Amino acid sequence: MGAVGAEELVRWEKMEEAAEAASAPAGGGGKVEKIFVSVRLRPLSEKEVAANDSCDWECINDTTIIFRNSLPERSMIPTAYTFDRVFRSDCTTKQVYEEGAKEIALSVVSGINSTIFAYGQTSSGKTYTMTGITEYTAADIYEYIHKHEERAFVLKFSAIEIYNEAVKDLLSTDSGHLRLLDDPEKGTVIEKLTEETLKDWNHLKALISVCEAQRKIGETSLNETSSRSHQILRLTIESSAQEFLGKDNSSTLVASVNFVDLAGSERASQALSAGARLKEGCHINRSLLTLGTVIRKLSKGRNGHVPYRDSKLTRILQPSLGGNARTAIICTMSPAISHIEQSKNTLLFASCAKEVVTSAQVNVVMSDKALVKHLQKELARLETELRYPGISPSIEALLREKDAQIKKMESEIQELIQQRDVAQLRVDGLLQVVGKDHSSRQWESSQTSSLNVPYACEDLLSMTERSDIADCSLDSSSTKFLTSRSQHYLQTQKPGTPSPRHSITKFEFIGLSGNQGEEEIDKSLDGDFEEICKEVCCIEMNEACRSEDSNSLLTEGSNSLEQPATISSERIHGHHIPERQMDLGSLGADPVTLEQHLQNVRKTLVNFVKAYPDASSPWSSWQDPSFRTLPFSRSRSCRSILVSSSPWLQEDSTPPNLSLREFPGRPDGFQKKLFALNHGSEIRKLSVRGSQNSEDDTSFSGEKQLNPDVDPEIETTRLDDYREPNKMTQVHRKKQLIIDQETELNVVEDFGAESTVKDVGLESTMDSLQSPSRWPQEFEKKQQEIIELWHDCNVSLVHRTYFYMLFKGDPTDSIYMEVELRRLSFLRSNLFQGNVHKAAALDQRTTSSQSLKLLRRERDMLCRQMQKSLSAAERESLYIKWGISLDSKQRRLQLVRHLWSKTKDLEHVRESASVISRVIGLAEQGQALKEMFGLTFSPQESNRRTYSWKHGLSSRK
Ligand SMILES: Nc1ncnc2c1ncn2[C@@H]1O[C@H](COP(=O)(O)OP(=O)(O)OP(=O)(O)O)[C@@H](O)[C@H]1O
Repeated sequence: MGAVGAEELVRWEKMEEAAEAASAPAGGGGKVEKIFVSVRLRPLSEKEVAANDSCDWECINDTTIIFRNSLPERSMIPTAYTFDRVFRSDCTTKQVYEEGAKEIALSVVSGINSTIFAYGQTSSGKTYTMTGITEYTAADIYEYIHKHEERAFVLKFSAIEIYNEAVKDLLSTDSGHLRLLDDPEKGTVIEKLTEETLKDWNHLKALISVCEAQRKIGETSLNETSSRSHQILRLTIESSAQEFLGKDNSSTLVASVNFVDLAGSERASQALSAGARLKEGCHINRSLLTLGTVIRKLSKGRNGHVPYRDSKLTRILQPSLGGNARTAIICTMSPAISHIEQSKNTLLFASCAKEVVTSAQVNVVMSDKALVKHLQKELARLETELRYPGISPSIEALLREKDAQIKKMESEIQELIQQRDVAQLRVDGLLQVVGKDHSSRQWESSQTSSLNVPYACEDLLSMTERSDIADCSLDSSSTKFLTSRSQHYLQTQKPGTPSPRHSITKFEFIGLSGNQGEEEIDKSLDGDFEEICKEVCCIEMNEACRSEDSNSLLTEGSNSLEQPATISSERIHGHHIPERQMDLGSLGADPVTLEQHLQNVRKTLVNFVKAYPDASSPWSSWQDPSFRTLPFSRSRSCRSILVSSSPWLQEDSTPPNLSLREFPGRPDGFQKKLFALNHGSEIRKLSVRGSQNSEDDTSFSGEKQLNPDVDPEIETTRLDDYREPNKMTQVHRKKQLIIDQETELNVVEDFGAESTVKDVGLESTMDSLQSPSRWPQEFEKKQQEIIELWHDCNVSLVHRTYFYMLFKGDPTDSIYMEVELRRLSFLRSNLFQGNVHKAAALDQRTTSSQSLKLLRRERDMLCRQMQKSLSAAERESLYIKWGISLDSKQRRLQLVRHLWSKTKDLEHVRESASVISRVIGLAEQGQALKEMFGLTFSPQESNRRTYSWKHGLSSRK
């Protein structure tokens, strides 16, 4: 027995630290290594020497042993055998231990199982070797324990022998045999095996002595004290850090070292065994044969069946044979030539054994809590490995981050697509409404005559207005412009109104446009519109000088006082011909040139109209990428109802609008907006009277019906007329007569309104304006229709609320209600009733299911907002009012689901709108007006992302 060196102890410490760091429970990946195989050659025994046996084996170095046959006939080729270590006959057991077993044996203190075998023929020195190895190991273990007081160790000892294929407990006096059991976790266990907890080294020595005494020993011819059984001494070591003892997070290293002293193989003839010895020898040889088979199979890899269960020896030693243990085999052999065959067999066994691989691992027993924690951690690690095989944790974290970013971007893309689709859907619906108008524009523009040039410009204004009608997102400047135009014309219609300087200015502008070459005129429509807008801006700016101009005009045009007071197209023409001629003259344009200019202007106008449907409509503008990039200056709901159809309504592309926005005295409210809309008729009136060609057939027929005395000649009036004073005077008189009649009959305005309304397909709305007595019934009817359409089309609840709160029956609401009605009808007929082809043609992606999904999402958001907006008491009050049990789950969601669910019940609708307006903080109609329909004229934020959730909701229809 010897002490462990300092160097070894350091290595043990490192091993232990590694074991603790690994903290890997059994079953994890272990250290894979081959069985350490050494050969020990004993000296010739006295008997062998006496028998004059020769020693033909020679250890030529520490790893190779060769057989030199001393017999002449066999001395041809020496056979060499190489192993991990070979020990000459003069080597001490201590040396064998140190170099052939110690490292492996002492792995046990690091929580690693180990096994030391002694294999060899009978009387080769197995017991001699293993007795020493066991003592040295035990001594070193106790030495280690003594040096590691920071850890608490518990040593247990057990011992068995396998005699005649029966397992016997060497620490028990009971002579009964022990059963082998299969444990799913531990493998083969020996039932009722005595396991003594060692008190100290002396205790172990005493127990070992008991085992020696208990072991079956028999005398053979080869060995007086031949071991007739396989003996396995097991020393189990449990160790824990002192500081964690008894704590939840403590862990314990548990491992065993087995000292296996096999019975020696023997030839019956050599051992001269008979009777009991012969029987023992048979069992010994059989079990050793199985061991050899197992080793041989294992040495060839783990393919196929390994017959561990063929013997109790291999069954018990299974973990040590290619399992969770470090294993060393010391093959002992007699140098005597008389045992040459047995010695070769031993070396053959050793050769196979050195190829066997084991996978030893640190065995840690954890406390329950520590185990749970560890398993959770391990589970997470395994899940990650499954998800990202072969990816390091840092890359994994990066991937997660990227995944999150991708999800976020996908969500944003989805939202944008939805917004786009909804907007397109609404535009298309409105297109149905205004399509007729655009068609008529095409026609009338193509028919615009030279004399009608000023009125063609008026037509443009009217078109702008219709765009305005069709688009609540029209900014304030446009509205102001239209309104001011309307007001201006109204003023100029009054008797004694100063000369319409604006018309002249406008005419000058048209003339200037006409000076442009054909190519310039046919340039992009945006350019034309910009020029027009500049002209409009010029008009507006001239407003400031109107009084001054008026004075001068009053003086200059005293003749005007002699003309009929009402400003009509003919009056304008007639009255201002000299002035216009003067203006044109100042441009150096003779009548022929002017005619050419006017033709050019007509082309411009035709081109403009061509930009509208059918071939390329405002819809196409919408689809233009540059158009799509334009920021919406109004709420999304506003877009849902009314969509811009005129390129010059785009703020980004129409600087004049910005100028117009600065114009003083602009209208700043919804009523003024409607005023402009309603009095678009005034603009149209001028257009109609001045440019019959600019009206569609229906309009004309209407005028003709209203004015049966209209001279058809008016329709053929051309600039040439002005070159013929007599004819011009005649025409003028006739037209003036008509104007007078119109004034007297007060039908001009009605007609204008009617024509405008017809253009946008809103005849019925104007009926309501002109027939207030019928409007209340009409309103209720439309309101009911809209409510049901909202329901059918899964329209946003917030949108419904805004709309409901905004339009309460004022006659001016009729236009908006008509637009909403038609839009929803279109939605339902084309997208919600299976018009797949239409939807596909429009690249519409909003389906009924999608709108339902959006509606559900809106309800969820309302739910959340309700939590924020309403106090608990308010919510309770609502639950009671809406018949929702205060004990029920998801009360808020229940409430939101109730909202707007009964389309026929107007009281329900009113209360639904009331609840939602409270939830979203809609204080008054004005706010709804501003936020929902974008009719506020205050500067709008351009950043769409600044919209609150309310705006977002309102867009989801
Ligand atoms: N290396 C050695 N040096 C000196 N004597 C030895 C050596 N090896 C064995 N012996 C002696 O050889 C004899 C047989 O040894 P041992 O009993 O250990 O053999 P064995 O292999 O265990 O035999 P068996 O299988 O029959 O039990 C013993 O008397 C022992 O003292």
